[in-house]
Amino acid sequence: MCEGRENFKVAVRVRPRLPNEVPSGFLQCVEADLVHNTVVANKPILKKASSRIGIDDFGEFVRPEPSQTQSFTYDVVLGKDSSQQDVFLRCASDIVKSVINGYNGSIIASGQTSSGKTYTIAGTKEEPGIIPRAAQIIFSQIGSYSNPAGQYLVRTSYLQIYNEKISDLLEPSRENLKIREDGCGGVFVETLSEHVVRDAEEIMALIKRGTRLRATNVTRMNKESSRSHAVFTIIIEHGKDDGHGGMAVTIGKLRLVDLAGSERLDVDAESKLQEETKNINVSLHNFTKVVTALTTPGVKYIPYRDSKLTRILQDCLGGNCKTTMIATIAPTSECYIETINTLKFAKRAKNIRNIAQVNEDMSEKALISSYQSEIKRLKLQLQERSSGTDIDYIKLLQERQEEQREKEEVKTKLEMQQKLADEAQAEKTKLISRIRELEDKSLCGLSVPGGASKRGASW
Ligand SMILES: Nc1ncnc2c1ncn2[C@@H]1O[C@H](COP(=O)(O)OP(=O)(O)OP(=O)(O)O)[C@@H](O)[C@H]1O
Repeated sequence: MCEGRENFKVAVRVRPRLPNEVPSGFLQCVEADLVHNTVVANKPILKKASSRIGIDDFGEFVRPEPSQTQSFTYDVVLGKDSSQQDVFLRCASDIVKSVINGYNGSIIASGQTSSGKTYTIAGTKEEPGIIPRAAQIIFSQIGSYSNPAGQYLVRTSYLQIYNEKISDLLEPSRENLKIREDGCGGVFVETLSEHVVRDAEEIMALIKRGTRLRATNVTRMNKESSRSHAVFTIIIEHGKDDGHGGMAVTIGKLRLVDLAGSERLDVDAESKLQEETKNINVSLHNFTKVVTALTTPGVKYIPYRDSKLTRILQDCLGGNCKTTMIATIAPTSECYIETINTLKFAKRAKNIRNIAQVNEDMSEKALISSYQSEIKRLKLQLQERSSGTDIDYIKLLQERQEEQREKEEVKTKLEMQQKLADEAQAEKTKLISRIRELEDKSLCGLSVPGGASKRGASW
């Protein structure tokens, strides 16, 4: 069992300015110090008085006084030049390896809209994120299903929580799914589909399929903003010979979570977008409440049940799981208020303590065990069938031989009869021709020795 700080880590990733942000003249209001894992936030000061901080105000900011900077330290800090591979190695790789060994693990990306959560968790085709890298590592480590170290079975599911309703991103007809208690202190999503996968490509195909269904919308900040929380789960079952003719099974569960982004309500936006934003903010508020309760000394009641998101992520937050929360931030002055909120939230989350233990003795819950019993049953059936086929075959062979023998006997008999018939026919033909010959001779008036001819006698 691993206890304490090391099971809940907090990373902050500061994304680079996007092409549309660079020419605007927005000052970069955060600096990432990768050596000391520190982020420094500089409060933007408007040179001229202005009613709002926004895109129209670019170029109006000046550098803040030192008193207006705040510094935050985390377990990991990643900056604008950090590659997707750096992020994977520093935030995810150890967790993925632990999951292969039977632990629960989770990587949760949270932060303001357009700060880089989806980029971090899923990435792009050119710059793959944590999910495709995790898939590669998993399958390269477990090698094949009949690895000498035992057998592995990998299954996945993909859900979204949109407007406080859970839907299955891999079975679109399954909507408004319910969360149920599993009787062991955990929860599960009823009728959520699970898909067995055999390689990283199959995982990517499922991700592609599910992500197409994920709710997105065009917002002020992001032309493809995720409007739902998405949870992609990879379950790794590992079965080994237990030395007593059975199978010892561990089950590791990896949850990769891309939260919807927090944002200020845009009162000019259409009502659907406003409704989505309100729901996102309520659900993120509940997420914050759980983190606050977990990190406030003396608080016993943790309000997991206040939202579907926190109920589903209960294990990851203060439970049996190795978690890394990656708080993503946008670097520009326009986002300063949200950035400070994210940095403070991430600092608080650093105090969460998880206890992680290997999920052993899981053979009853494991699909691999039921597959094993099914394979055993089918093999037995096949054996019975095979021995049944041998008996039938011998019998069939004997019957065939008998039939063949009878056929040959009949054939010989028929040939004999035919021969006799032919001989009789030949004899008959011979007799007929002899009679005709004799009759012809009679008609020609052949004198009968010692008397008158018959014809002559009649004249
Ligand atoms: N580290 C990065 N390097 C390069 N581009 C990035 C980085 N992070 C994010 N981006 C780009 O920034 C834009 C917004 O990122 P992304 O969609 O991941 O944000 P998000 O936090 O998931 O937003 P939302 O909450 O609205 O869904 C995208 O165009 C993405 O490609």
